[in-house]
Amino acid sequence: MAINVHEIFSSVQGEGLFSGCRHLFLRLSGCNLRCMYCDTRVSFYPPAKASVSYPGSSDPEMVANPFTKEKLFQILAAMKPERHHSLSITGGEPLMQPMAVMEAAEHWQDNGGRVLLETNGTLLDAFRKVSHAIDIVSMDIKLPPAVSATVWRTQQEFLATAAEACSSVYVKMVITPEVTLGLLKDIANMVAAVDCSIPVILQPVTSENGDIYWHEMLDYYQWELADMLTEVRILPQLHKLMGVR
Ligand SMILES: Nc1nc2[nH]cc(C(=O)O)c2c(=O)[nH]1
Ligand code: SF4
Ligand SMILES: [Mg+2]
Repeated sequence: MAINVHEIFSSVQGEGLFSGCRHLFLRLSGCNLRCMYCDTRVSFYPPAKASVSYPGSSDPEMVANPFTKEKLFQILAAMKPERHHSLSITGGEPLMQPMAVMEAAEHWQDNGGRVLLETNGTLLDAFRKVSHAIDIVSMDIKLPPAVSATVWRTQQEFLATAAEACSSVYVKMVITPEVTLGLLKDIANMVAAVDCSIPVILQPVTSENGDIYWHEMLDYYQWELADMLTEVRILPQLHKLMGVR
């Protein structure tokens, strides 16, 4: 089986409910969307060689794509699952390569680790193939024009499937200047129809140099959404503030 990897590195989780925990990031290549604010466009296509950074070593190992399953397993085993809160499988959109997600996740769990999937929640059939090996789902809800409103129906079903199959599920939304209260309420209603206790994280878009876009209405949006959802958090991207990967 061919696995296209963009990079593997250990860092502080900078997004979502587990911000601040040490995660091993497995960034797979490929994405089915093209969001305007995407900060990982480089992961759309596989590089000839992926960089693999071992904690404590300043020199990344450059590994040719595609990876074999055996090579990936060898790297994961060397990364010390016991020292990480989770393996974060990200992208791009990791579910573009469901078999790669499944192999990595099962292997990490067999070694005693937890697995977090960062996903845009649009590839439901692929998710069904791997959900048994995922502990935590972090689902991004994209706004039009990145996705049309019909995609939200798929995302709602995705969320319901994840809530049933996985021990923890949360939703993230990147807050750009275009975001309105009407749009956020539509999304809050969509999430609440699955389960109003699913945490929703409003993530102000943060530039690589750590500049945070503080939407002037963000505080009010959180107040309003509390009418529909029990847990709405505002969290900027911690890794960018810290200046780490
Ligand atoms: N530190 C750190 N945390 C992250 N959480 C989600 C990330 C992503 O790119 O999906 C990411 C990332 O790229 N770096
Ligand atoms: S889904 Fe994620 S990786 Fe894909 S284009 Fe959107 S932000 Fe970028
Ligand atoms: Mg990122």
